[in-house]
Formats: sequence, structure tokens, C-alpha cells
Amino acid sequence: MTRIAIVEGDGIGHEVIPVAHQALELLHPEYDYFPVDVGYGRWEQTGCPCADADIAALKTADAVLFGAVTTPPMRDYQSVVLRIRKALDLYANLRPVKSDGFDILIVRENTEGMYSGIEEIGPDRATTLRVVSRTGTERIVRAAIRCAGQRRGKLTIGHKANVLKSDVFFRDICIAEAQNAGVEYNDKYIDALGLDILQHPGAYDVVVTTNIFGDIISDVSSYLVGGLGLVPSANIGDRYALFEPVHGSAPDIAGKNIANPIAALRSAAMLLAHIGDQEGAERIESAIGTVISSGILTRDIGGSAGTWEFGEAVLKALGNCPVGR
Ligand SMILES: NC(=O)C1=CN([C@@H]2O[C@H](COP(=O)(O)OP(=O)(O)OC[C@H]3O[C@@H](n4cnc5c(N)ncnc54)[C@H](O)[C@@H]3O)[C@@H](O)[C@H]2O)C=CC1
Ligand SMILES: CC(C)CC(=O)C(=O)O
Repeated sequence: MTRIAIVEGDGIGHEVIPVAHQALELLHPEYDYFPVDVGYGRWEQTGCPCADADIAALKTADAVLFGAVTTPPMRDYQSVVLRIRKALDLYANLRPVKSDGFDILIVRENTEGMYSGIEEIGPDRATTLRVVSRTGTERIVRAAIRCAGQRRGKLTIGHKANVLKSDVFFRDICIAEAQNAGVEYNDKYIDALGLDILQHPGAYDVVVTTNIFGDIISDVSSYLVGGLGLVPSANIGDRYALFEPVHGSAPDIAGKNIANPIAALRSAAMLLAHIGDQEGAERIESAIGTVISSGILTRDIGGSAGTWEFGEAVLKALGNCPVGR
């Protein structure tokens, strides 16, 4: 039986993931859904944000639907989402940003770079080791090239090789792999790329970059489609897969029933496509489109619908199923 782990996490994860979970339940009541409670809230209650047993539970799932976790800027707190990405070796973070006239897939290296976790704070100096390995780079650029092959066949390599030797290494490996695969490619400094994506989004197909740059550039690119409430992502490894909105736990709006659940719903759609139900994925996307066209919109995109009102409308468009929460 297909097993789906549901991780609400923190903040608006408790609001948007139940909507996406219900959409999955509606399309696939036969799946086994099980909750895994991790995050900052769990740490506040128990002193442990994520136990080894939670990682083990996630590894029993065919796919994970994940909300977001709060990662406070504290010296001794380790980000749960980074831990999970590393523990499940989810090295490719795919972040699609698309609308009329453009369709960009940001492919972010997800297990090393600036988020290697090798760092220390001393009395007078703090250091973070930016690890860019040959293995890590080859596998992410090969994943990006595979994606490009299924799309418009164009790869853009985002880096800061003018300053960072680790990015000279990253860029050179990416270029060698692109030439080897015969894929059309170009490369750009990440700062200029950030602006150019906003100015000329139609010029981009697949963008491959390192961890922190992919994190930043995908948040920035979300501006093109109406903000963070709309952009989903897939975290893919060779064995495991986790699907989550690009946004975080949004403490500024948590608990107010105003978060946009579209990113979570689209993440559920990506999950279905990954486990082989492309039709289910398309049904979720189409239901979202139907609801938006009917004028039901959350506040971040100019409407006044609450998270649940929007969610109910999507579930109704999906199959007229009553919402149980
Ligand atoms: N994958 C994860 O678990 C992530 C966790 N975080 C964590 O989340 C916490 C908050 O981080 P922020 O920098 O504030 O980023 P954020 O993405 O949570 O929020 C940024 C802004 O976007 C808005 N926003 C986000 N999602 C929205 C939605 N679905 N609907 C409407 N508006 C939405 C928020 O209200 C806020 O104004 C931090 O602890 C951060 O570390 C941040 C990003 C990813
Ligand atoms: C805690 C952060 C590393 C999460 C984040 O910003 C992201 O990966 O999108």
C-alpha cells in the first residue's frame, strides 16, 4: 500500500497542509496517511525537534508531504528541514515557477554548499564551511540536465565564480556535464541572474545552482507568480522524496486563517506526479485554476478568502467532497 507521511510542522504548516492532505485523501482514499510531528513547536514542548525515530518513520513512506518548520536564529538549534534533507539524501530541490509566458524550473543543490552544517561560532569569529563536492555537483547538474531534456532543453548555471573558488569548481563541472550531454547551456553570475529572471522570465528553462543561491533565487522568483503562497517544491533523492511549499512557517500570519494553501496543494500535485499519478496531479492544478477563475482568492493575491474557504472551494472543484476540518 502507498504510504504518505504528513508533516504539518510549524506555523501555517498547520493550516495549509490539512488542505493539501484532504485533496490527497479525496483523490486517493486508499493510501495510508500517517502523521509525523517534528519542528520548533515539538522542541518547545519536549526539547527535541526531531528524533531519530521520526527520520526512520519518514523513511518508511513512499513520499512525504511537508509544511514548513520554524528555524529560529539560535546558536544551538539545528534546522529540522535541513536535517531531514540530509538524512534522506534529498539532493535535488526542484522549484517550478510558471505562469503565462514563462516556465522556469529552479534546480537547487540541497545537501551541501552553505548549508553543509559545518560551522562554528567562536568568541571573535564565526565560520561556515561552503562545501561543493564533485559528487554533489555532478549529481545535481545531471538531474538538472535530465529535467531540461524533458522540457525545452536549455540549462542556465547560476554561480558566483568571480568571487568564490567553490563556484569556479561548481561552474566548471556543470559546464563539462552540459557539454558532455550536448544540452544548450549558458552561465550567469547569480546576482545578475536574480534580476534578469525578473526582467526576462521567458528566457529561462532550467536553472541549476548551489544551495543558498537556489534558496534565495526561488523566493525572489516567486514574485513573478504572486508570491510565496503559490510556489511548490519537490525534494528528490535516489530513494526518498519530500514535497513542500517554498515558503516557511510564516509566523506573522500563522493562526489567522489567511495563508494561501496553493503552494501546499501544488506540492501535493508534485507528490502525485512523482508516485505515478499524473492525472491526479493535473486534477489538483486544474481545480486550483477553476477556483482562481471564479474569483475566490486569498488576501496575498488580492482577495479576501480564508485558507479554509479557498481550500473548500478547491476540494469542491476536485470532487464535491465535504471538508472535515
Ligand atoms: N522549508 C521550511 O521549513 C522553511 C522554513 N522557514 C522558516 O520559516 C520561518 C519564517 O521565515 P520567513 O523568512 O518569514 O519566511 P516565510 O516564507 O515563512 O514568510 C515570508 C513572507 O511571506 C508570507 N507568506 C509565506 N507563505 C505564505 C502563504 N502561504 N500565504 C500568504 N503569505 C505567505 C509571510 O506571511 C511572510 O510575510 C523561519 O523560522 C524560517 O527559518 C523558511 C523557509 C522555508
Ligand atoms: C531553514 C531554511 C534552510 C529553509 C529554507 O529557507 C529553504 O530551504 O527554503
